[in-house]
Amino acid sequence: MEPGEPVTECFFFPGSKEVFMNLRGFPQPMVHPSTPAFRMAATPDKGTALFSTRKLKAGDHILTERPLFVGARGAPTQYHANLTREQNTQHALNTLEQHFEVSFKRMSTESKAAFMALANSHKEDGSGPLVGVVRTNALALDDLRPGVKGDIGLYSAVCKDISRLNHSCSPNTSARFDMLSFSYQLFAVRDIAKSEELTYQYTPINCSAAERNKALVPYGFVCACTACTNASTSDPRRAAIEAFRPVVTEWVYDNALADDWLLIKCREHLELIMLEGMEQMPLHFDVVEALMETCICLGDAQGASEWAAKLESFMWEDVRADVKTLLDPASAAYQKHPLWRARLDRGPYGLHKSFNSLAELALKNGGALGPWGMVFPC
Ligand SMILES: C[S@@+](CC[C@H](N)C(=O)[O-])C[C@H]1O[C@@H](n2cnc3c(N)ncnc32)[C@H](O)[C@@H]1O
Repeated sequence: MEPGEPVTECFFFPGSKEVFMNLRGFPQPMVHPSTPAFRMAATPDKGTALFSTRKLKAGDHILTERPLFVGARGAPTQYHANLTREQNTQHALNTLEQHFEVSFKRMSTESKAAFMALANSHKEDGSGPLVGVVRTNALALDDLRPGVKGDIGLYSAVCKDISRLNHSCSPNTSARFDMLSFSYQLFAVRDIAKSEELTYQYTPINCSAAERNKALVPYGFVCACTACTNASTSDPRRAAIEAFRPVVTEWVYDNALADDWLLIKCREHLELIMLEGMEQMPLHFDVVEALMETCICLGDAQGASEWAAKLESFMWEDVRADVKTLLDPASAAYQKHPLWRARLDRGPYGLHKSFNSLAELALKNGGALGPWGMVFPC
């Protein structure tokens, strides 16, 4: 850690600390954006919020922050058969509060003040003051699971600045946790105007406005974003977005589908995702990746390289190294790509060249072609 870098107080289960401590290269210094791109200010109706201080492009780095606190989402507590469900829940909340108190006591005076200055929408539900702040402000941190199943390794991270982001069902930012520097990096997921409010997604947004607002009840507000106020337009669009998953290999060997079928479907989908402001969804990445791969299947290196460049701007996702090799349309990586010209080179059975000769052989020997070009014995 660099001298003077912020410290995170953690409440971990055994094994979680080793997940990052044993990473090659840990720890790395935090990487900050070249120019700070946010400011904190009060709003008339949503408490404190973050705003952009300059025009941002999709993928621009807004801020880097190490959490004030990371705590397990639940502490192991004994279930008492002689207590009611409510009493057992209260017991679990009290136990968690006691665990969090240990970490809180270790925080610096500044960190304690920043933590306690955060909003708390859980004052009336039996949560203690620390658990209340965590439940209102936490970002999910699920990558510290020490190879176990269940809830162990699911964590909540509370930040001084990122936790000030208000919710939107069409959020314009997304955060990525960098394990090596133990910090969150916040990115713009689409172009953002100067002084526009920066927003984040608290709950799943690929569902109806009614479902989203049910999930937001614990935060103590009713969402008034455009998608919620125009639910009759937005809900069917979000349902259509959810209904489609691009599977390149299904299209590539299916002779019944036109050569441009997947390109058209993905472009329509991309438009819907942008109309709904759902750019931070992993599906957005999947659709752009499918567009890149569709171009590769069609032998269009120029088109593929343009989609590869778009994928590169998805800073909030883990962009695979092979995408970088596809940025140059003249790159040799194209000819070596397993999908290169796959759609053009498929034969009469909807299979790739090499498999077509196998199919011929199988048919000659009395086999039949199954629905996806697999050869099944009769
Ligand atoms: C994580 S905090 C966000 C920062 C908070 N506004 C503050 O003043 O510190 C979550 C709380 O902010 C408020 N909030 C967040 N998004 C909101 C929204 N879209 N509309 C109204 N209130 C919102 C709610 O009170 C919620 O419990």
